[in-house]
Amino acid sequence: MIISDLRGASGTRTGDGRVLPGEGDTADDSDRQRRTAGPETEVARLGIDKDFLREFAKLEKQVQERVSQTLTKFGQVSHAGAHLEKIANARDSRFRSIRITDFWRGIVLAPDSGDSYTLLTVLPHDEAYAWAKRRSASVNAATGRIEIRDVAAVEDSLPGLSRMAESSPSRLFDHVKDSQLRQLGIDEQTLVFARALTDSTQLDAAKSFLPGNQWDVLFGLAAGYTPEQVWAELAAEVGDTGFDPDDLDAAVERSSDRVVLVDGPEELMAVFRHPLTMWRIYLHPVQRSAVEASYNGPARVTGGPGTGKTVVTMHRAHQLAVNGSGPVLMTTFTATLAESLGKGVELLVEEPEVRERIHVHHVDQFANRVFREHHEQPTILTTDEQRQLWHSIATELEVPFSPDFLAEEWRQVVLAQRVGSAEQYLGAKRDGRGRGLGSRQRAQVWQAIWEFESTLRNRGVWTHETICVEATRLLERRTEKPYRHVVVDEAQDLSPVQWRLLRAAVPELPDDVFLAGDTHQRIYNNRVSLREVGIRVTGRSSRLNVNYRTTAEILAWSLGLLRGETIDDMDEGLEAIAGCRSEVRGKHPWVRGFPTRAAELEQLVTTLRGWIDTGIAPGEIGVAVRSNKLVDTVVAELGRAGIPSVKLLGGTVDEEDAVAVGTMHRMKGLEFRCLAVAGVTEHHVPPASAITPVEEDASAHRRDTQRERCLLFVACTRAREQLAVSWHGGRSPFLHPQD
Ligand SMILES: Nc1ncnc2c1ncn2[C@@H]1O[C@H](COP(=O)(O)OP(=O)(O)OP(=O)(O)O)[C@@H](O)[C@H]1O
Repeated sequence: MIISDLRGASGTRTGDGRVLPGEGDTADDSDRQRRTAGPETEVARLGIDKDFLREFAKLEKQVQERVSQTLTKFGQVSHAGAHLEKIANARDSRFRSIRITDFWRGIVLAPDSGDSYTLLTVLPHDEAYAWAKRRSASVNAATGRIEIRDVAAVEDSLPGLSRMAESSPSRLFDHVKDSQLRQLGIDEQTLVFARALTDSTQLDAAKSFLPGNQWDVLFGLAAGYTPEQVWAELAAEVGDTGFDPDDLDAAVERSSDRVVLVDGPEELMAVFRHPLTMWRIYLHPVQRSAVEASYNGPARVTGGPGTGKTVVTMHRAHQLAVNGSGPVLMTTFTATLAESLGKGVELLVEEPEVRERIHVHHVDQFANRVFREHHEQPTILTTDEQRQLWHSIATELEVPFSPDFLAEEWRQVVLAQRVGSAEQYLGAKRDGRGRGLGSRQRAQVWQAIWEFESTLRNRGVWTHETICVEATRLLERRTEKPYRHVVVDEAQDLSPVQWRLLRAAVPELPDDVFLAGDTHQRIYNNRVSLREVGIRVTGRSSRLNVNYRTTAEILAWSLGLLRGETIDDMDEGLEAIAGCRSEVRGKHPWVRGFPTRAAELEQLVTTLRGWIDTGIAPGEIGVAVRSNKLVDTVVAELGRAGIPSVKLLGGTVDEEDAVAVGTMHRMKGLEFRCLAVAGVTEHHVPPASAITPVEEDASAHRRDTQRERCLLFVACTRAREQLAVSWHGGRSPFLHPQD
């Protein structure tokens, strides 16, 4: 997708332009009031610009409260426009100011006629007036949507660009005709500007001041898309043409891409309570089509980090639950991730009867539930107990294989392919297992595995895998499946055994399985071929490319960590991450080594203090490290420095006032405004204990190394605005030598 800001109307309750009811009014009352209202009783309709919502989240609590109060009051009064002040020398005569406090002012777009008002920004008094003097609003000729531009910035930069262009042999848009640009909604001022550009970095720099929709069109053309391709995307979004450039009221109505229209004080408060959860209100067109499509079988969404896969799964579950054809299981790999999915679903789904149709469980929890319907509470062997059992079996049988090798062979070959006999094992595929086994060795391994499974049975004990296998058997016997749909997030980390369980949980019908994942973020050892577990997604896959979380700088640096890795796509092909991009610019990651651990920790404290001093709340900061031991060290160090911190132990963190410190594994599914990834040190990232020695098994060595590299990638892509990466002594081999 090349046009990021043309987010389709979400069809949400906010986009229908209903009036803002007064206190005690019902929406019906106020609808009636509006229809019958003469000029005396006119009630305002309020929109809030999405860019402002991001700013709102950063305002001090007191100012936030005043903004909410002012707007609630504003929406309730008759003649709301009269409560706005004209701005002397405003570039756009339709800009007005509204008093928030003595010091703060809001800038409101107030059309010449009609009663709809859009809050564009809230700033300290002088800055607010300066803001209004630079900008103007217009209606995009192609999309009919509202756009704001910093006219002064366009005018300031044009002479310099024109001078540079004179000595350049070619211009950025030589290949596109004026008429084509106009057809794509480029207006006269932007056209002159575009004609002066000679390279795409100039266009990048103009993102902050050109009208958003027009910048997207230029970005698409500069990226090599033809005008027809750009138009195809635009037209898909527009649906209608022939817009009146002066009808701002109608333009606001069409602009669910940038204006949230609120329905009443409660909705206003809800928007302000979750100002950053824009994903609740609108989706990127590619996200939306994945959510709304009807699939004739299993379907999948892929995409790099922060591209909204989780957001899509939540909307998809909502959509399926609204359709009402049966209960929806929403699931993922770990308890922490399931908990945050549950919270997201709570936030998204307001109708209680729809909410009840969505059950959020992590996959082992679901297996347990099914298991418990037929069995007593199981005794589950810990990882250590399993290792000991493998060890004693290997010793007793005198087989020359390590406990880890045997355990992995059991999981990845025997359980994954449902191997039930020595004969089947002799013929089983062992792709990706590295070390080859002759038939004599296979017989030895099978004997050990048989011994392991018999011991579990005889002792009446279980592992998570055997519970899953048993639950699958129980589900496969049932003609009535417990769910009609299953929606899976972080699909890349589920094992074949878990996939079979989910397959058995729903009947094979349209829209049965929907999964989202990114194999570049696989951080456990599980690999799967979806088709081998009965989930065929071919022809029903879509890919998300726009990253909403991370700045372009952090994303580019993090993608560099994976350069050269070939990674599967879970469907017997390879996954490419090229195309994943962020359109938000920011600081380059700060990457530095230190001679000692003490020096690195001292700098970590300084970095965190620096962030906090610039107004970033401790709860918006995270520290990721590779080991639990280092988590303890960091927490102790922060304690000594007087920086409040909390350990991530599983579950999401709700602590607003403490820096979250956790292992890289625990970072999955979370995001932080500022993130420090510390201890990215040789022999620690990756730790020797996590990597099979190359001489023992070259293929396992490669796989383990890739998994560890992906883990560092996952950690770094949790940062939204700033990323600091550090090490002491030698740097991790995963870092670029130039860092
Ligand atoms: N349409 C959207 N509009 C605004 N923000 C969005 C949109 N979609 C996603 N986001 C935001 O982008 C961030 C990342 O979204 P999400 O966690 O769904 O991505 P993801 O692809 O699942 O990430 P990862 O694979 O890295 O875990 C979140 O903060 C989310 O709110």
